[in-house]
Amino acid sequence: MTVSVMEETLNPYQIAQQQIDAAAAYLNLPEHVTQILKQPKRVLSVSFSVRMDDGSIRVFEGYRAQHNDAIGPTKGGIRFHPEVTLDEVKALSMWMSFKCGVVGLPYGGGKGGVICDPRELSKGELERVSRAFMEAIADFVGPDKDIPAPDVYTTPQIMGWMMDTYSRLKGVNSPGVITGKPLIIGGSKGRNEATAQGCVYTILAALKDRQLPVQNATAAVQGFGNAGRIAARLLSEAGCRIVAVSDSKGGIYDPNGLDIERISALKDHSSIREYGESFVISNAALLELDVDILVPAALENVITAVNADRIKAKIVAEAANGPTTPEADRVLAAKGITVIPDVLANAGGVTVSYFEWVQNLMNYYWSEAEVLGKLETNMIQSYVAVRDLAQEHSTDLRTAAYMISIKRIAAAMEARGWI
Ligand SMILES: NC(=O)C1=CN([C@@H]2O[C@H](COP(=O)(O)OP(=O)(O)OC[C@H]3O[C@@H](n4cnc5c(N)ncnc54)[C@H](OP(=O)(O)O)[C@@H]3O)[C@@H](O)[C@H]2O)C=CC1
Ligand SMILES: O=C(O)CCC(=O)C(=O)O
Repeated sequence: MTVSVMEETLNPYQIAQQQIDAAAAYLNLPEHVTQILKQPKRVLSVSFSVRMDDGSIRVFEGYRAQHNDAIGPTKGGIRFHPEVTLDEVKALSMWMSFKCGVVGLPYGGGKGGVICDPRELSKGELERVSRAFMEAIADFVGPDKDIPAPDVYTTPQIMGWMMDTYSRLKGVNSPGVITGKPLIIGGSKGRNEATAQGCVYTILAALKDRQLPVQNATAAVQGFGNAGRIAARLLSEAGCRIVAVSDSKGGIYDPNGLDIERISALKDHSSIREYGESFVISNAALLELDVDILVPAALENVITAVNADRIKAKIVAEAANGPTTPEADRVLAAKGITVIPDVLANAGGVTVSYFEWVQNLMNYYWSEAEVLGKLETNMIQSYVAVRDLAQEHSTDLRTAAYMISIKRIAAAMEARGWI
């Protein structure tokens, strides 16, 4: 298939709008409904100052976008990354709405970001940035309003600092304001693994649908953080052969299979590339490996019109948000590649965040088995609903997932009298 590279946009906000149009075309919706969905309802842009360890003052910029709150409060992570942009945060908030919709959570979508590189901050500086950002957005978020969570380069510890800042400002302990917290202050068992675990549930279901055996199925995983590292471990435990993994500095590849436990230990103490010079591979080459399963688990726009034709995986499971552009989606579909879209594949994270929030509101906590049992049921039911709708309309899984969510959000907007 020939695709004009010149025409392809890599702006995530425009991409999210294109995806809405693609699904809306099947739904016969009034124009004003898509118009509402194609932009966030509210966006907050903040700047705040932080004293650095050397005594200087640095000014940071951050955003929080709330896409749609017809179904319930908005929900979604906070990203700390040097390349955060307002359009990226807006797109991520839109994807959160469709994610919550497809797995049936009583939330709309939200997302936040701070332009910073936490890898260059000391622990003290990171804490001051985290607390200052929460202070700047405190009136915009809340347990019944907008509930943040972790995303790229944010951690349970950061969620803990943010929850503490919010609670101090409001004068009441408010664990429900944020999820992904450390267990001791109201985190949920299973939240740390939830994104990867949910993704693996959908991969196992897709392998079954494609009549591919799990044992020895080959997998390449891009990104070795919360989503990628745990997905590699869980896939390996399920019997798959992980042949390649990577982080921001590059990857390693062994067609005979990698020792994920050893790589994890290397990552904690030095670098995954210490696995061996001869195994080193670039992030770009990892994506093009001839594997059964490819898991992009890092950032957006890694599968584009430029490389889509060279993707050889049978299943692409989007643990990351927005790794595949619409042009690339068309190429992958034409090649018969199953793309499990981000809004479904990585919805395990927000699903267990929802469980965490419910536990916080009840002040009653569940066992890990209970959390994972509910997660598996929800992920599989959602996967089946998306797959069946895609088959019914002869479309791809992303469009079907959006159709399910858009219908739910439109019904909520109608029930509230907004449309
Ligand atoms: N955490 C969650 O609950 C959820 C996360 N997601 C999505 O999953 C993706 C990853 O998030 P998460 O795992 O939480 O983030 P983490 O911060 O835990 O990990 C990010 C990983 O991506 C790597 N990375 C960064 N830049 C690049 C790059 N250019 N090429 C290759 N790898 C890179 C990082 O490398 P290094 O280690 O070298 O820094 C790190 O290993 C994001 O798209 C996020 O939105 C989706 C749903 C929920
Ligand atoms: O856990 C959450 O609330 C949201 C996680 C997230 O940011 C995402 O799913 O992209």
